[in-house]
Amino acid sequence: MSNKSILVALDFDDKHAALQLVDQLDPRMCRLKVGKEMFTLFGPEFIKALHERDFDVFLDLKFHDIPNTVAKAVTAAADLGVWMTNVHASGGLAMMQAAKKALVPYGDKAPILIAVTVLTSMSDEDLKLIGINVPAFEHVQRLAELTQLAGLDGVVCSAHEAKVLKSKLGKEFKLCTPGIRPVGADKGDQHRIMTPPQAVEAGSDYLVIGRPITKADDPLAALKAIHESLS
Ligand SMILES: O=C(O)c1cc(=O)[nH]c(=O)n1[C@@H]1O[C@H](COP(=O)(O)O)[C@@H](O)[C@H]1O
Repeated sequence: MSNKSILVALDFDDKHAALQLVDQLDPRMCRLKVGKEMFTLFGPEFIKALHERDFDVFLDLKFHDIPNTVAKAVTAAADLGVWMTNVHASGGLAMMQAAKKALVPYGDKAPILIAVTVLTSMSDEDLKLIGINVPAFEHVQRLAELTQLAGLDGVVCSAHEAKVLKSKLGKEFKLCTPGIRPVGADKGDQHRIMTPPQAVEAGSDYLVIGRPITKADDPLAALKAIHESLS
């Protein structure tokens, strides 16, 4: 696993607090994930501020719309020069294919494109309420297979699903896993967690880690400790 496989989730409502944290981190030791809250508040300018500091950015906006709209949104993300972006696999095969096709003109400058399967906050009961009568684990596999069929680079899933997905879909298909907690870290609202070494052992390619780093007294030390646990 490369040094930059840890994706630090920036979930802040204050740009200055976020940049203060970012300035304590090292772009050779992690990448940054910007989601809906920060992008809605601070927009492309915030992404530029992170790029100016040499960080690769995962723009986590989880697009889910008609194929034409998602293709245009993904094009806009590519124009921002982000390293990775994502869509919801539930948007369907045609939507994912349109998103992938939109990135063809960018060649090797295109962002990595992955799809969210089932959010780690969704239970089997929640799925039933939206008409999905199979266990979450089965639905994740179905959506991951569809994502691969559409030609995307990988999926967001729980580390608990990584082992099966890796063996079914191959080592080139990237698995990006939130819900990661170093030993002793506060679980917060995450339920199904794994430690960084467990997640890597299960087959995760990218570990999304937020509060255990962003809320640490010394964020760089927390990041380094995670790297050490993986070496
Ligand atoms: O897409 C995500 O990043 C995501 C998907 C998911 O199923 N579960 C999940 O927790 N996340 C995100 O992963 C990050 C986890 O942050 P911490 O719980 O603070 O480590 C947050 O930014 C979540 O929004």
